[in-house]
Amino acid sequence: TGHHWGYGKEDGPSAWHRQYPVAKGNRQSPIDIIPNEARRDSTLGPIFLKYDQCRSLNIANNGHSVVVEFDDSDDRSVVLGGPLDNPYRLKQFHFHWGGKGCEGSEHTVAGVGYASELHVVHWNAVKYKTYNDAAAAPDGLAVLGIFLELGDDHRWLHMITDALYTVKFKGSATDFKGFNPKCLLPSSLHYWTYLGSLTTPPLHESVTWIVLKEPIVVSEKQLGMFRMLQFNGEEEDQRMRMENNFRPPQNLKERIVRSSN
Ligand SMILES: COc1ccc(/C(C)=C/C(=O)O)cc1
Ligand SMILES: [Zn+2]
Repeated sequence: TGHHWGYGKEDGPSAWHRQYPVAKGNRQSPIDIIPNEARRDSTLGPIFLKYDQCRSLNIANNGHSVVVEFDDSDDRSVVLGGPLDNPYRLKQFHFHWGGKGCEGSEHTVAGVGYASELHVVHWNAVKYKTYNDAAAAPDGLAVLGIFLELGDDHRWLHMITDALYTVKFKGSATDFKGFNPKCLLPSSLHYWTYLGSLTTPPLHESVTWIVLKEPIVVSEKQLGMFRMLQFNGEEEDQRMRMENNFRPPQNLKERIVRSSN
């Protein structure tokens, strides 16, 4: 129904504000993170990722990215600590990437982008009854951002890329059991944190961002597999390769970025 948002010239990030005026809000994401201007905060403790009991359910193409969803019916897998007042439940993860050889991350560091960015989305089930309620609340979501840089093959990413052919078109989904996202984490959990938003419509200002400083390394071949995905559904005439599905950095406004020790 009606005109949907995308990443093209007419329906891309610069046009989103028409249907989603919060796009010009005071806590929008992503941002450019300037390490020298981040405030080292000794009250910021480490984050803990309790993923050992996580239950992945499926992998899907939602027309904007490829998403792996988890069973969030209990507190089996959560993120806690750091800037968070309580545990947040693991809900899904997805990626953003560029075109061949181009940058595709959403956050940038001192003006420099990475090849891709992984977002691991968690929600505050202590304070909110449902994920949708949490997604619209100022302390509803905690999203872990992990940069992907190009280099050698990532030893475990093939578990995702091997499944991409099954979700080539928008609206496709297949079973995806037994995947634990801890295999996609870098060795250090040092992070920057700030208050921001979803980076896709509805752009709710509901995210406590936790962006890891250390990128993971994936190969151009592996990242290239993501570009086999398509924005369009199987029945649509217009074939559009899924790439450059990232929002550029937004105004920091009156915010500060804090740094873990
Ligand atoms: C309508 O409910 C929504 C909840 C979450 C999201 C996310 C997680 C968006 C994003 O990743 O930027 C979207 C819609
Ligand atoms: Zn994202």
